[in-house]
Amino acid sequence: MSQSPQELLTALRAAPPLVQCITNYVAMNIAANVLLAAGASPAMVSDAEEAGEFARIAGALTVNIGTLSSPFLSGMRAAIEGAQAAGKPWVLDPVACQATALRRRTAADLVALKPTIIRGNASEILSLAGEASQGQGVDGRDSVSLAEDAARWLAVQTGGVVAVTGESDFVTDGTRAARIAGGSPFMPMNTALGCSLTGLCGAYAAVADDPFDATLAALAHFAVAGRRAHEGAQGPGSFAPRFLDALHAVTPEALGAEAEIRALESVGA
Ligand SMILES: Nc1ncnc2c1ncn2[C@@H]1O[C@H](COP(=O)(O)OP(=O)(O)OP(=O)(O)O)[C@@H](O)[C@H]1O
Ligand SMILES: Cc1ncsc1CCO
Ligand SMILES: [Mg+2]
Repeated sequence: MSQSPQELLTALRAAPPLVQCITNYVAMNIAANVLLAAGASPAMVSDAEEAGEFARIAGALTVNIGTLSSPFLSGMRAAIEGAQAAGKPWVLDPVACQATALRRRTAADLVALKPTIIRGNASEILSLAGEASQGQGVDGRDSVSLAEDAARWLAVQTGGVVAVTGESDFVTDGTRAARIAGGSPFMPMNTALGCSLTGLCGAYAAVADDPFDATLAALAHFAVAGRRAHEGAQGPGSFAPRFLDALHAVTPEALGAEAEIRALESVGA
């Protein structure tokens, strides 16, 4: 039985999950505030000496290569090992993985560890699947529709869920797929909202039975809050506080009513 975004937000707010976020320096504060506003409990714990131990007690782990360095990478590996040993879900955000040899290699190594969920922009997902990418650094420059086949392929390779975000979002586990509409054009003008969404995917994965349902709920929560925050915003600056307020104000019932999720035909069903 699948769990709806409404049910999952109810569960999240009833028992805020502890989410270990190994994320970049740009995202640390923003992502923590996004998770708190949505109803989760973030902790930015990344050093290899404690990251594996922490992953065992957290509800989920998220790993983001935005400001990649050797210490970060050691922490990621320790944390992933801890999460897997404890049977906890983990989410990969392959920031700018098309940009340099180090990022391509690191992202491929992390994908080989079979993340429960991968969340990236279209340029990143295309690159992970070995296809040409127009990404410019951390910014996506490809359309989500162009990356849908790459996402399906990647989901089959990993046995996990892949989410491609942009003007409208796409989620697949290789069999099921859905598109999520909403959000705001001010979102890509606010740095690290994608990184924050990766954290929220972890929060929902911690409370959900199925990571596909968790990903849909996280993306729908962002899409609904983004659309609400857009009303009355004058630009990216005034959008930002409205977005945090909206993440907090959205009730499970409103999420159920306002989410625009369109299920696509299952492949091979
Ligand atoms: N043009 C747009 N219109 C509406 N929503 C958008 C648009 N672009 C992005 N979003 C939303 O913004 C959020 C972040 O997605 P995005 O694809 O920008 O992540 P990203 O490129 O990884 O960001 P970052 O690396 O800066 O964290 C998602 O919820 C997505 O749906
Ligand atoms: C701007 C930026 N640079 C490295 S990570 C990051 C945050 C958005 O991905
Ligand atoms: Mg990103």
